[in-house]
Amino acid sequence: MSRGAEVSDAASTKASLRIALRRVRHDFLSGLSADQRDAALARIDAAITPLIPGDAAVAGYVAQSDEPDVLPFLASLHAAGRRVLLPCVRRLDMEFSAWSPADPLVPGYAGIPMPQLGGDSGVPRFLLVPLLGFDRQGGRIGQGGGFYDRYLEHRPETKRLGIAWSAQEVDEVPSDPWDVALTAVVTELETIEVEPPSL
Ligand SMILES: Nc1nc2c(c(=O)[nH]1)N(C=O)[C@@H](CNc1ccc(C(=O)N[C@@H](CCC(=O)O)C(=O)O)cc1)CN2
Ligand SMILES: Nc1ncnc2c1ncn2[C@@H]1O[C@H](COP(=O)(O)OP(=O)(O)OP(=O)(O)O)[C@@H](O)[C@H]1O
Repeated sequence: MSRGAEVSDAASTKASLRIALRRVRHDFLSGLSADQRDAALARIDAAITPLIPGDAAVAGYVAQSDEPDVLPFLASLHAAGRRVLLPCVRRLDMEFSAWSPADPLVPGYAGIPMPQLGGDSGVPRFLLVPLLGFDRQGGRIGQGGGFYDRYLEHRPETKRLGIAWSAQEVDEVPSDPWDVALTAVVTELETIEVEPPSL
């Protein structure tokens, strides 16, 4: 099979997988009471902490839809003196801007709140990555914009921590040549540390 055919197969499989995973994620979250959801989020926060040692900058995201909401955790990091960054999307480019809980957020790409353009930007050492699906090899499927893969292509020093509900696990995410693997995946049940490939 030609490379082109493989890539377009992955693209159509990814599109149907996204639809299925949005439903799975929604059903998982609807099945939790408010207390259960808060407890699950607290477990995710606690599991992230040992993965972001030191004082280097941590980037997160403003949750959309049924994604785990890491903003309170990011606010607590900021309160502890840590530099916190959030995605700022313009056209096809995603950058990360410094964020403090006192800063206003403005509607950005797909209506997701983001820091105002023109703020202080930086490259995070640790990146909390939202996702629709993950596998135990570090495979990730996102919303299909390619923002994270394009961003990470030139930033091998950034640790990539996928943040997900356990229900979002699949056996094997269909992979495209540009996909950048996660360093670890954190869910409310476990942390999956992905072995770096041995060279
Ligand atoms: N919270 C969050 N922020 C993020 C991302 C993300 O996946 N989640 N991104 C990741 O690249 C970037 C923005 N890219 C995006 C690409 C597509 C859609 C999108 O199509 N969203 C659907 C929502 C469907 C749903 O309800 O689940 C939409 O708006 O119709 C959103 C963001 C940067 N910020
Ligand atoms: N490094 C890259 N260089 C050029 N184009 C890229 C790169 N990474 C991704 N793309 C483009 O982005 C599109 C979407 O990629 P993909 O389906 O892997 O998105 P995703 O990882 O699910 O989305 P996101 O990262 O926004 O959550 C692809 O069709 C591809 O053309």
